[in-house]
Amino acid sequence: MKFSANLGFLWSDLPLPQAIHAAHAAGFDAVECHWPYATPAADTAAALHQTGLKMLGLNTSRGNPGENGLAALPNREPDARAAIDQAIAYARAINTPNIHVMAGFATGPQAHATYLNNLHYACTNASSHGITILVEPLNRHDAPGYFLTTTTQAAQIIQTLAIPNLKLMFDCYHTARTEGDVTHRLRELLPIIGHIQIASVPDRGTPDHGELDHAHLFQTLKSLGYTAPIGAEYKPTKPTDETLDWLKSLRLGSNT
Ligand SMILES: O=C(O)[C@H](O)C(=O)CO
Ligand SMILES: [Mg+2]
Repeated sequence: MKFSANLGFLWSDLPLPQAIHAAHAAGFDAVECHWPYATPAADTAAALHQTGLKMLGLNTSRGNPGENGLAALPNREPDARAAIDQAIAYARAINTPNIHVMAGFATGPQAHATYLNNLHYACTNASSHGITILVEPLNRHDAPGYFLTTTTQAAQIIQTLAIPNLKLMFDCYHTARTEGDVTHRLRELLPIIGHIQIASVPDRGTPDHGELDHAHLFQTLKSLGYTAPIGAEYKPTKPTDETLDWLKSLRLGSNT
């Protein structure tokens, strides 16, 4: 399997360019991040160039303090679209193929309609740059009140919009905490999946313990012919370099 270091959590104590170098030194195949905007895109691009790593994805801005994205917030279209424009510009500058458009805290039919309109805007503006828009359901324990909560809801939205560059970010951690049935859902949703992320369940630690059997998960992905890097999006409880036994044992050729 190939793995992408999510620099929103891994080496998050380092400036982004240094975190990219750290991920490279640790043997990751790619990187991804959450919100890179405080770092000039040229600095991020230089680190990617020096290491040869690709930044697979980034997120739209969360908005004001206390917000968690803007795309489903009625009456906030100008802010949501500015965040989308900002993400596309940054992604273009560092050659990133995926943007996770964050929905925000909202509920109800007006939020649903707003979300669809903003996703349509994002997909239209991203497509000519070869960028895919991702939607990611977040679990109700970590993000209570978030608009997008299940893969079922996300799949319905993707089906309704039917735009080729709109895909699902399948975060196994969130899915396990909200819906369960992870490998079954992966099989079913594979055609609309744009990226996969992992962490242990329920503590969101390294992907080598807890309720989710990662050996079985990797075996399933292998059998499905999934070869893209999987996002390691876990929360290190000590310096990231000291949390990589899971990666080293996989690299030594254990059962994946
Ligand atoms: O928290 C997550 O799982 C995300 O992938 C994210 O992008 C930030 O909320
Ligand atoms: Mg995630």
